[in-house]
Amino acid sequence: MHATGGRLRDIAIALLSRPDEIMLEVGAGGELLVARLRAVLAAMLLLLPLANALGGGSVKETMIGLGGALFVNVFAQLWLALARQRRQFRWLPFASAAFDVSATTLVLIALAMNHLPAGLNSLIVWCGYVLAILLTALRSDGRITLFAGALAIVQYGALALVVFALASSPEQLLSSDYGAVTAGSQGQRVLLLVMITLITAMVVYRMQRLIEMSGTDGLTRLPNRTWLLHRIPRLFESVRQDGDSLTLALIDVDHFKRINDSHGHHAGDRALRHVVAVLRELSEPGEWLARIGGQEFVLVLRKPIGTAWERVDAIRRALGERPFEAERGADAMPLSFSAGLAGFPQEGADLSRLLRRADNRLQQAKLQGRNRVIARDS
Ligand SMILES: Nc1nc2c(ncn2[C@@H]2O[C@H](COP(=O)(O)OP(=O)(O)OP(=O)(O)O)[C@@H](O)[C@H]2O)c(=O)[nH]1
Repeated sequence: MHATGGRLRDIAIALLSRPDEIMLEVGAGGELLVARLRAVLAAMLLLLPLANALGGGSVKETMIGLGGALFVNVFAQLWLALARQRRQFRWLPFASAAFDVSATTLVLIALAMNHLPAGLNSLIVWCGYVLAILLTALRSDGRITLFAGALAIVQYGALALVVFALASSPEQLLSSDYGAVTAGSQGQRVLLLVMITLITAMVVYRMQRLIEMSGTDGLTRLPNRTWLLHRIPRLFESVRQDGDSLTLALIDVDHFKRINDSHGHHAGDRALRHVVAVLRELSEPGEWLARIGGQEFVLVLRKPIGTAWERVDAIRRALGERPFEAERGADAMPLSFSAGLAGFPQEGADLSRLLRRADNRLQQAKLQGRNRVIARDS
């Protein structure tokens, strides 16, 4: 019971927190997808007043329908244009989700003004809330789902209270087309909105965990290459804006195959974890460490290449002083790594160029006898 409470609290915290960079990137793609879908659906709405006119509907109804459809189309194009500016506006997913929910409420209000029971019992229009909440799952941000759900519940609850207050007699809440509006059925609808919000929030939570897993290396729990690929462009941008320098160190454990060959793969795995523990312990806050291949790691330091060389070389020496015990009782074996460094922006303006430069220097370090850090071409 206690464990379940703790788990639920963790889920709530995860859903209410600002997602990390990768999740925000994925969410921005979802926002664009929702905006495109909204634009298509809005264009289809224009057909409804046409169908109404062809079906013999009144001119007034057709004009109201046309006005509503044009209004929705203008906003749908606006949200689409903003969503194309990927992550320029932090408020965009909240604003567009609020629009989707409020557009549903506005249509229900328009229906209620014409015929009170229609405002609360139109199932088709009420489903607009369900769609608005479900679509927030594509934004991969629990805060947006909870916000949209809460907004739908508040707006629909307020509309129901106003309709009940306006009905001077129970007969006014009876309709041959829409059935009877009762407090019980309205309570059920609010409860359904709560349930749909919670289910959508759980979908977002699971998606976030899957995205997180896809960016994490299973053996060392370090971020992996995918994570680095997604995160580093923003770091480059901020370094460029601040006029700073950054150094990428490509680190490769020396003679790693020998550990596997002489002590087995399992000992090799533990050796990797040992190296990572040392790297983690000695890296400073703000430095990024990722595992990008078998025994290859990237350390990103927000420092010029000279200072970065001193730091990486100090880590290399520290690793040499902490030998690894391959088997219980066996002699501890020294581990070492070689590293090649490359500086941003001088030596490469993107990750692949920096990695190529750092890899050339890493190969030089290997050729020169390993257990060394190289920051310049010889
Ligand atoms: N145990 C274990 N071994 C791995 C893992 N990933 C890669 N390897 C092994 O690491 C070894 C790397 O060998 P090589 O590329 O020849 O490199 P090396 O022996 O470190 O030699 P140098 O890099 O030249 O110093 C291979 O035997 C891979 O099978 C892993 O996750 N666990």
